Amino acid sequence: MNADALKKMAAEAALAYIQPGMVVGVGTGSTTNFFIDALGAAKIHVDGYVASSIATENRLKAQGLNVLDLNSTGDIPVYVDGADEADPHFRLIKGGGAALTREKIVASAARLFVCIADASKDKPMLGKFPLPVEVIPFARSFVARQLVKLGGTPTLRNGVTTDNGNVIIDVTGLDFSDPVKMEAVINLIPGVLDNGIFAHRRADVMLFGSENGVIEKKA
Ligand SMILES: O=C[C@H](O)[C@H](O)[C@H](O)COP(=O)(O)O
Repeated sequence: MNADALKKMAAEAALAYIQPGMVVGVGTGSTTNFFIDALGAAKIHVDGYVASSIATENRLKAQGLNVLDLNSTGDIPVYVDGADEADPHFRLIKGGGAALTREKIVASAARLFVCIADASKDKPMLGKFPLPVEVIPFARSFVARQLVKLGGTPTLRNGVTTDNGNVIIDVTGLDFSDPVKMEAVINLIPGVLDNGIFAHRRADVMLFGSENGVIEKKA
């Protein structure tokens, strides 16, 4: 099976977590797109959806699904989103699609975070995937120098502006032995809006699409 088939398998399995009357948070990316398409076909009578990006909002609307403002929903029962990497403790790297900040907000507002991915994202340790960091443009060079001091090699993601009007710096070479600490340390650099480590708010459920079917893991 190709990666898309595995992503679709994981995305469709997440429908089991969606009940009528819920508000559902929806992530961003190619795996989440399969989830949105499955939602459109399933026609579950939820109260509405909170989108983690403009792209997701547009795709939900194209499926005729009701998009709500996070400011009007309060906490939400469930959030479904993909990941670039997941470790055995359900900590994640996200932001390959530059949506990490809004994703972390919606994930943090959710009581349950269901992460959907193909099994290639299941890693013994985070850190092979370059870590996305969302940075206010004014602070780009300063933040890059601080990331070097932390042991990283920063690269500006060319031609990308986030939904919040910021830039993305991708960082390789960081020490991921303590992702909780690294998430906090990077976020203390002035000019950093957020980074793609999801360790303080990690996933609660992992659904991996694999050649042997969906592998479900619960924290
Ligand atoms: O910013 C993008 C998100 O964090 C995505 O959830 C992540 O990059 C995974 O994307 P995909 O499902 O396309 O592999």
